[in-house]
Order: sequence, then C-alpha cells, then structure tokens
Amino acid sequence: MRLYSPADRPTLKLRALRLGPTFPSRRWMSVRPMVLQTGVLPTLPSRKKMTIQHLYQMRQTGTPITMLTAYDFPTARALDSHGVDIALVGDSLAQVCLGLPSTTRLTLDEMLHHTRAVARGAAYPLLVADMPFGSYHASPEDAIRSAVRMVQDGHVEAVKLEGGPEIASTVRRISQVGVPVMAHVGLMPQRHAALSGYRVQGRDAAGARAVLDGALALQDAGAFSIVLEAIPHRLAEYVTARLSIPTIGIGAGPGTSGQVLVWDDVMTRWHGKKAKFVRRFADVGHEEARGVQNYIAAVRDGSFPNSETEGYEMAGGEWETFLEQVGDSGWQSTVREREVDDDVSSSEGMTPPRLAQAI
Ligand SMILES: Nc1nc(=O)c2c([nH]1)NC[C@@H]1CN(c3ccc(C(=O)N[C@@H](CCC(=O)O)C(=O)O)cc3)CN21
Ligand SMILES: CC(C)C(=O)C(=O)O
Repeated sequence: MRLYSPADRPTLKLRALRLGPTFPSRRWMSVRPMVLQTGVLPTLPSRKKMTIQHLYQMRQTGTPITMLTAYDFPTARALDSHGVDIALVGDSLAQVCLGLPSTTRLTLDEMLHHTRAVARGAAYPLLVADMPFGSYHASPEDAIRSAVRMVQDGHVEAVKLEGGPEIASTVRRISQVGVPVMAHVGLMPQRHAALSGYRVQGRDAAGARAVLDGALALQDAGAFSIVLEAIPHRLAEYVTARLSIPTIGIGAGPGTSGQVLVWDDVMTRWHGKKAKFVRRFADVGHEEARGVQNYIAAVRDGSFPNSETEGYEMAGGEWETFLEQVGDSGWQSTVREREVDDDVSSSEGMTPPRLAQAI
C-alpha cells in the first residue's frame, strides 16, 4: 500500500506562491515588519506551510527540494526565515551538537528535547526528525510508541528511519498510524560499527541492486520520501527516476529530487572529519573564533564593559547617600586607574583584575 502517491495530488502551481523576494514568517510578523523602503505594505501572499503535497509538486515540476538539519531554536528560525523546505532534526545532533562519538548513543528523550526547540522556530519548513537508534527496532509496537512520542512530545510532523527492506514492515505500521515516514538508505550512520565505518554504498552491481530494492520496498511500505546517502550519482539518479516519491540526496549527486546537508558542515562549525560530499557555504567557525578572541582581549584589557555606554547609573545623589550609610564616604573607585594600568592584568596572569585589587 502506498499512502502518499504523487499521482493522487492536484497539480496546483504553488511554487509561484511560495517563492518571492522575502519569506515573511507568520509567527514572528510582529518583530519583522513588512514595510518596504517606500513605506508601502508589500502585496506578497503569506507563505504556505510546507506540506508533503507541496514536496510532491516540487518533485513533479523539477524544483529541487532543500533540507538542512537544525538542532535548536535559533537555527530553526534561520531555516524558517530563508525558506528552507524541510528542517531535519538529524541524529547527527549526537556528534555535532552533544559531542557524543556516534549517533547510536543518542536517546529518544535527548532527541525530543531538541525537536521541541526546533518546532518552536520552524513554522514554514516541514519538520522531520530521526528516530534514534534502538527506538524502532525491538518490535513494530515499540516503533509505533516511539513514533507517537516523536509527534506528541517532540512536536514533529514526520519521522526518518534508517534501513532497507528489513524495516519495511515497521515503516508500513508507522505510516498506517498516520505518522509520515521518510526512509533513509545507502550509507546508514546508525550502522557504522556493523559496516566498519562510514562507507559509500552501492558501488558494485550487487550493492546498487540492494539500494534500489530497499528504496522500492520502502516506497511500497508507505514512505513519503527517501534519503539517499553516499551512493554513486548515477545510481541515485536512477533510483530517483524509478521511484514516484521525492528523493533527498546527501553525497548522492545532483540527480535526486532535493539535497540535505548538516548545518554545522554548511556553516563550518564542525571540526571533525569532513566527508567528501560536504561543501562549506559559510565560515561561521572563523567568525566565532574571532568573537571569542576579541571578547577575551577586551575583558583582559579593561575596554569591556564601558561603564557609560554599557552600564547603569544611580539616581542623583543616591551614591553619596549610600556611601554615608555604609560609613565609607571616602571610598574611591579604582576602575579608571585599572584601565590605564597594564601591570595589573599582565603581572597577575590569569587573575581577574578586580579580584587582584580586592586581595
Ligand atoms: N558533521 C556531520 N556531517 C554528516 O554528514 C554526518 C554526521 N556529522 N554525523 C552522522 C552522519 C555520519 N556521516 C558521515 C560521516 C563520515 C563520512 C565519510 O567520511 N565518508 C567517506 C567515504 C569513504 C568511502 O567509503 O570511500 C568520505 O571520504 O566522504 C560520511 C558520512 C553523515 N552524517
Ligand atoms: C545527514 C542527515 C541525512 C542525517 O541523517 C543526520 O543529520 O543525522
């Protein structure tokens, strides 16, 4: 049984409605006024929430689908503001966000904590999250319970499961309950130990057939879309053509219905091994390093904070009254002296100047 067939869907030209010079967010309209330079309210239609039906239309019209991972509220806001189609709370969160050695260490509760944060920020994108390793394997009943928790406690709209034909019955059951399932074949990071590492899949004819058979079985089981990870580009293009559901590639070439990358890879914030398929679209890591170094330098040299522009004054006369009341009328501030006295911070090494002065 196929639950979502593109053939069932009306062919509305929704793309034109969705694309425009800006992507005003419905939820944060109040903090993002839609007033153009002319002072006139733009006549842009409000953005539609991304749905599975829209994804099918994009596949049909050949509009590449964009998906990025998000693990927290501000990232979700960024995806939302700029019109990324699918927000994926990937279990890569284990590594890039929580510092765990593998996605297999991530628990369902940890995942839910992050999906809720992303759900608060991602109004426009379809919200999909990985079912963590172990949360869908013990039995179909167990898988359904976990999927329902993902929706009820995690506020996701769809779940993603790694696996081939062996998980087709699980995908079918979860889909039948009404939780849309995105499948994931090819390189399956949750199986990195069993596969002796993160290896490209489907490189020989037998491997390619296994990928195709898995994808067809998962589509048949009701998956609404499928991630193809680290497979040869010819194979990904062929699988995409054989399927009627949209494929989302990562390390699978340009012949898929869409692309996905990990946020921290795109932004250059992840300093672990860089997979061949990663392209860095911005260098946030460099900016972060600059920010931390500048902050440390400014605190150490006393230029931050500035008491006039970054501090608070007392009401007139109250300071003198206060000093009288505490019997310390002769008290003198040393802040100005410290600002010009290099010796305090340099000779004391790591000791904060204010503390050094108090001792
Ligand atoms: N930062 C990050 N980006 C990811 O894409 C990602 C994660 N983390 N964590 C979870 C999984 C793990 N992934 C990975 C990790 C490493 C390779 C990798 O190094 N692949 C080799 C292929 C080697 C081969 O078989 O020839 C490569 O050189 O690209 C691929 C996917 C994808 N996911
Ligand atoms: C890279 C994507 C497809 C993923 O599964 C993840 O982020 O965990």
